[in-house]
Amino acid sequence: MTSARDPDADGGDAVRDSAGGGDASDTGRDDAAALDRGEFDFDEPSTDQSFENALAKARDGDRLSVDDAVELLATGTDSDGTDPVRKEAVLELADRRRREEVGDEVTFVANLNNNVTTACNTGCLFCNFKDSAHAFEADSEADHAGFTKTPAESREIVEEALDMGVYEVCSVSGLHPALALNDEHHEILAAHDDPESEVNYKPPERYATDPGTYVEQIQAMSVGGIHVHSMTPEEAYHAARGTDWDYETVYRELADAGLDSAPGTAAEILVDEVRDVICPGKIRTDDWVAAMEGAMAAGLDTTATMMYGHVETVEHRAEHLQVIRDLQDRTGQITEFVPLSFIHQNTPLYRHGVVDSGPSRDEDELVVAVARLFLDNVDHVQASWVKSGDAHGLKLLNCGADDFMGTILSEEITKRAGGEYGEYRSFDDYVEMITAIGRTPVERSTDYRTRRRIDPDDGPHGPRLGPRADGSPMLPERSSGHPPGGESAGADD
Ligand SMILES: C[S@@+](CC[C@H](N)C(=O)[O-])C[C@H]1O[C@@H](n2cnc3c(N)ncnc32)[C@H](O)[C@@H]1O
Ligand SMILES: Nc1c(NC[C@H](O)[C@H](O)[C@H](O)CO)[nH]c(=O)[nH]c1=O
Ligand SMILES: N[C@@H](Cc1ccc(O)cc1)C(=O)O
Ligand code: SF4
Repeated sequence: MTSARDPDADGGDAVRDSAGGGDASDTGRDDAAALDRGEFDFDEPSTDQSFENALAKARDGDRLSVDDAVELLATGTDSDGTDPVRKEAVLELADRRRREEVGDEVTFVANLNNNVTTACNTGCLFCNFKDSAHAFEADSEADHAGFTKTPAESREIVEEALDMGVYEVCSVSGLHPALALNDEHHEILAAHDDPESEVNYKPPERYATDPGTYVEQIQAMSVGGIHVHSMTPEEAYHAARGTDWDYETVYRELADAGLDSAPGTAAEILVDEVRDVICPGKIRTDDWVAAMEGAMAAGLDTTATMMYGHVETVEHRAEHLQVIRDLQDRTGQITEFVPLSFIHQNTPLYRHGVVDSGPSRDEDELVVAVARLFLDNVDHVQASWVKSGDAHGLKLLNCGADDFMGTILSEEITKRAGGEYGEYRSFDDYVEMITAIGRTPVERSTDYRTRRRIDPDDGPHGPRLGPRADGSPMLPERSSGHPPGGESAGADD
C-alpha cells in the first residue's frame, strides 16, 4: 500500500505556504500573474493515427488508444478548430454506444451538497470556492464571504434534507488548517516544531468556528440511513498529512465513521505538467490514484472526474482518460465519470489573462462523447446542469451521457466561480426535462444499484428511495434554480 505523500517530499507544502488562498487580496492571484503563457507552452497535439481510423475503431467497438481519443476530441489533428461534420459523427457513435450499454433511462439522485468549510490555503488557480484560511481566525479583521460548519450544524442540515426525502449527502470542503482526521492526528500535527509551515496545521482554538475532525463531520452527517459521499483524494491527503498512514487506513477509519463512497474530484487533469500550472499545491497524479485505490481497498465506491477547458490540450484530456480507464481496469469500483466543464469568470486563471474562457459547447459535447467511447469499463457518464444549464445539459444526454446528477439543494463551487445555472432542480423539473427529450426518468441510489422508473403521468413527483421519502415533492413551493434558504444552507463564521 502506498503511503500518503510525505509533506516534505516534493515541495508541495512549500507551494501551499506560498500559494495562499483565493480571495482578491491574496497570493493565489499573484501566482497566476507570474504565469505567462510561454511558461506552459504545451506541445501541439499530433498523432500517428487518422480521424477516420479512430472513428472506425470506435464504430467497431475496439478499445481506443490515447491517439484515437486525441483524434476524436480534436475532430482530427490535421486541421485547426472543430469540424462540425466530424463532430456529429463522433456524437452519434457515442449516443448509440450509450443506448447499447445502458438504454434510454436518464438517472438522477435526491441529494444535497453540504460543504463543511471554504477555508483553504492550497491556492488552486481555477478555484474561487476557497477563502484564505487566515481570515477565519478568531482574531482576524479580514472579511470573507465563506463559512465553516460545526459537526452539529452539518447534522442539522442533513436531518432537514432527510425530511424532504433526500438520501445522499455530497460533501467536499476546503483544506482547513485545523481539520485533522481524529484526535490522534491533532496530537501528531501539534507535535511538529513548526506545525503551520511543516504540516499546514493550526489548532482549532485559533479559529472563530471549530470544524471538528473529519471523523466527527462524517459521523454527524451519517444519520437516518443517508448515503455519505465525501472525502476527495485531496481531502484524504489532508487527513493523513504529517503521518505515515496509508490511504486505505484513512478511508477505513472514515468508513467506520459512516462514509459510504468518495467523490473523485481533485482530479482536474491527471497529467503533472498541467497540475504544475493550475494546482501546484495539490497532490500529483500518482498520489491521486493511490488515494482512489486506498478508498476502493477500504470497500468504498468512487466517482471519477475531469475538469477541462483551461490550459490543457486535447492530448492531456486523452491521457487523463487513460489514467481513469487503467484505474477502473484494476478496481471496477468507479460508478460514474463526471466531466466538469471549467467555469472561468471569477477565477485567478481568468483574472490574470492566463485563459480567456472555459471550454466551448463543442468541446463539452466531444468530451462527453469521447468519455463514453473511451471509458468502455465505466457504465455511467454524467451531464451537469450546474455547469452547463438545462438546455445544454440535455444536449449532453444525447452525446453519450446517461446521468443528470442530483437535486443538490445548494451549490457553492460553481456559483462562486461565476456559474449562472442555479443550485436546485426538483423532481418535476427532472421529469419534464427528461421526457422532453424522449427518455425515461429514473431515480437512482448513489451506487446506481437501486433504481425507480418514474411514471411521467403520475405527478407531482418526489423521491421515493430515501429512508424518509414518500413521493412528496421535495420543495413544492419553490421553482427551479432557486436554492432553499436563500444564499446558502450553510452557517457563516
Ligand atoms: C472545490 S474542490 C473541494 C474539495 C477539495 N478541496 C478538493 O480540491 O478536492 C472540488 C472540485 O471542484 C472543482 N472545481 C473547482 N473550481 C472549479 C471551477 N472554476 N470550474 C469547474 N470546476 C471547479 C474541481 O474539480 C475541484 O477538484
Ligand atoms: N456534476 C456535479 C455534481 N455531481 C455529483 C452528483 O450530484 C452526485 O453527488 C454524484 O453523482 C453521486 O451520486 N455535484 C456538484 O455539486 N456539482 C456538479 O457540477
Ligand atoms: N462538487 C463538485 C462536483 C462533484 C462532486 C462529487 C462527485 O461525485 C462528482 C462531482 C463540483 O461542483 O465541481
Ligand atoms: S480546489 Fe479544493 S484544494 Fe484547491 S483551492 Fe479549491 S478548495 Fe482548495
